[in-house]
Amino acid sequence: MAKPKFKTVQEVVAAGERLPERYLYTSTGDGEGGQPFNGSLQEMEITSIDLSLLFSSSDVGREEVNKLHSALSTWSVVQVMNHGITETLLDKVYELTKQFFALPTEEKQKYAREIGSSQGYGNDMILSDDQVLDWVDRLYLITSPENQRKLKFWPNIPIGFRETLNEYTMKQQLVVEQFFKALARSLELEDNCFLEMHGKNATMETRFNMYPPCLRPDKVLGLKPHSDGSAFTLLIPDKNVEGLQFLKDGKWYKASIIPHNIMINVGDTMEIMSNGIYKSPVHRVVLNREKERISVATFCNADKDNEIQPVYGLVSEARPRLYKAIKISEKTYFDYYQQGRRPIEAALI
Ligand SMILES: O=C(O)CCC(=O)C(=O)O
Ligand SMILES: [Fe+2]
Repeated sequence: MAKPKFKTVQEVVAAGERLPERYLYTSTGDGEGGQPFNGSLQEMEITSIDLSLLFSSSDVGREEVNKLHSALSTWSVVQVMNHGITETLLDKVYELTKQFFALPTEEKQKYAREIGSSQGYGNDMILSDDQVLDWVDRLYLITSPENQRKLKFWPNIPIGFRETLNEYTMKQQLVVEQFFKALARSLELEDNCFLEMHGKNATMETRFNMYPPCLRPDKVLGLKPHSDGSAFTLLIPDKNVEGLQFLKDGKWYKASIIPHNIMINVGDTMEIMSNGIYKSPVHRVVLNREKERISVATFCNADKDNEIQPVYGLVSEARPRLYKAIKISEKTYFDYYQQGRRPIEAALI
């Protein structure tokens, strides 16, 4: 299989060349609120949810479910604690990611993605000549179900990467199942209703992001504004370097980080299934002049053969159906993404 010819951002930096035009936005800010990418922003308080309380039938449990509902209907993102994944494991995933990206180029290129496939190591996918490129290198792997893993893209070095990713995936699966059920509860639906539509062959896809330092954080973005195509996304953000921002009512806010909580944001699939009650937030990543930033995002993506639509219990005369039934394909997602558009537009009635 042919590998795409590309220079990763790390290679651009190592070559010490002038910042290539292809990464530059020509106007500062992006029209949305007219705020420069790296200006000082108000911090959004992301509500912390105790996962271990969500299934308790006590008053405390019901309160936690209400808290989840209110946080997701306003900000579309929460930080989850008591999720059953140890701090040691989370730190290990982060450290191994850092170590992978610190390897020599030749070593990382062994896992380079092939043309037409998103799995593997590489830079931003280039779909058109006028696309402004994201300042991020990434390793993208399908981690679940096991029979969809492509192990040739799973790094052998740093030692322990594969085992740790496997362990992290197993632990995340438990969180994902509970979170789907909690979302259903928060909307007074039967526990399995989202899980069933999401499907038995739903995937978990983990993206390891590395944003190298950038001399023009005012003109270059780590990730352009986008919403995730997933039902929801589990994120380990960098504990030390900020960069993630969310758009709300035309204004950008920087995300507050609580170390060792897992951040979970709603994705397009859940926006459709919940008939627009839980919105998929637009977010972006800005850069730092001196420091690199690492993050690990796991997308919970629906079975590609399943039609996604608003679940029965959330459509009524008072709340008419907002979205058609659609299949969410990777190709449509990236086409829209690179044009700075949201694939969910295609589902609107
Ligand atoms: O790096 C981050 O904090 C966010 C990553 C993200 O939004 C993504 O990978 O879709
Ligand atoms: Fe994202």
